[in-house]
Amino acid sequence: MPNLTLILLAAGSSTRFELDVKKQWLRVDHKPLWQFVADKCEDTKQFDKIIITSSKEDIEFMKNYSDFTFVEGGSTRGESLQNSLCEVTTEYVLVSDIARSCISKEFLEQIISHIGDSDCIVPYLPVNDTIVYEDKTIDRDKVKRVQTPQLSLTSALKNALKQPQEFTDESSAIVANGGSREFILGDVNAHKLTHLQDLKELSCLAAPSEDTLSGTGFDVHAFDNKGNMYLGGVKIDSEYGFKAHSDGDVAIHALIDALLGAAGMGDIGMMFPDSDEMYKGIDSKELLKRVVAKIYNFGFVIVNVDLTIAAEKPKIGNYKLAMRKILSSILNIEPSRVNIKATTTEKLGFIGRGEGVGAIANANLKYFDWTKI
Ligand SMILES: Nc1ccn([C@@H]2O[C@H](COP(=O)(O)O)[C@@H](O)[C@H]2O)c(=O)n1
Ligand SMILES: C[C@@]1(CO)OP(=O)(O)OP(=O)(O)OC[C@H]1O
Repeated sequence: MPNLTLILLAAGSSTRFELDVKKQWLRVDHKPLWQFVADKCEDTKQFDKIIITSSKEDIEFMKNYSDFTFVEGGSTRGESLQNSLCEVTTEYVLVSDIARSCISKEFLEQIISHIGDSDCIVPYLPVNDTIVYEDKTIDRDKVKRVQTPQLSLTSALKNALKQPQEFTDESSAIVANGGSREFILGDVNAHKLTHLQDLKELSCLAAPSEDTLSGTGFDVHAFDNKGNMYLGGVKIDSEYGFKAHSDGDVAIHALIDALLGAAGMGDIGMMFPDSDEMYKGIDSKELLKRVVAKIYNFGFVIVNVDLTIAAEKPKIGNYKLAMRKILSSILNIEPSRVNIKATTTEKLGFIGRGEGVGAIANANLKYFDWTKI
């Protein structure tokens, strides 16, 4: 096996992808796209190490899926690459973009077979269209559409990236720094997923699983004889509030845990520690908005939620419709998909003694189905 590390760049913010979901979180059956690509590369057994470069927020979630080496990316592709190269100790490094999701094992092996032939091995595709550059038609036989993965001598690439200018691929940096480059014929399946319509070019991707993912949340808060009471995102007419770090909306907290549970994203305290001054007195609707944004970014859609509030007081019957409206608006689903229930505990336990309120929630998610765009 060659002395080789793979870097998969996945720190992009998908700005050109025009959807709530980040493209690296589109599902292929059950797998996020980044894991589908990384697992395929791992199966070639060609790499001493596989490094995935992503945003800090994504990495925390990615670690739930696999134990690849994750490196926090930078604000540009070049910065992300430099951050990753700090973890590379092998003589050679293969750099690819997660967005080139249909690269085949054979293509990877073909590139690797040229290891050592030059400072950088660069796949390219010829051009079949007429090329006009600054209003002048140029010789298209001299034009190359450069692809990744590119195989570099690690030392040559590290030195090349010390140059001040930004490069869009490794070989351009290496050649600008006096290094050598060998072009080899590329592969149409190395097409890069940039815009929505590119999905049609990526025939290797299976549709997302149609499974429903379910989660449950539970929370309790004691009454506090000061402050306002909020439940289900609605201000309740009451002479007391809840003992809490935030506004104490126990119903929303249970709902957040149900959503995070369904998505496999941990729990509310992991996202919003009650030791963090940033969340002191915070409106729990704001916490819910942040969770919903993550849910959609990570490739889920919300099917429905069901909430039960257990309380001797206050009676919430008159607030249910308002709760349903505000929560459905934040969740971005129809009000009919948000069910609110209430119950007493027949004077039993702490709830029955009027010491506080409990809430339990269920949430159902599905994967965003990109095949139906
Ligand atoms: N044994 C526990 C209990 C709680 N946590 C974390 O704290 C967060 C807040 O818990 P509350 O009981 O105040 O709702 C919770 O979301 C957990 O993240 C814990 O780690 N261990
Ligand atoms: C909501 C958060 C915000 O810090 O704090 P609390 O308002 O105390 O609510 P709790 O459910 O006890 O803990 C979850 C925390 O995330």
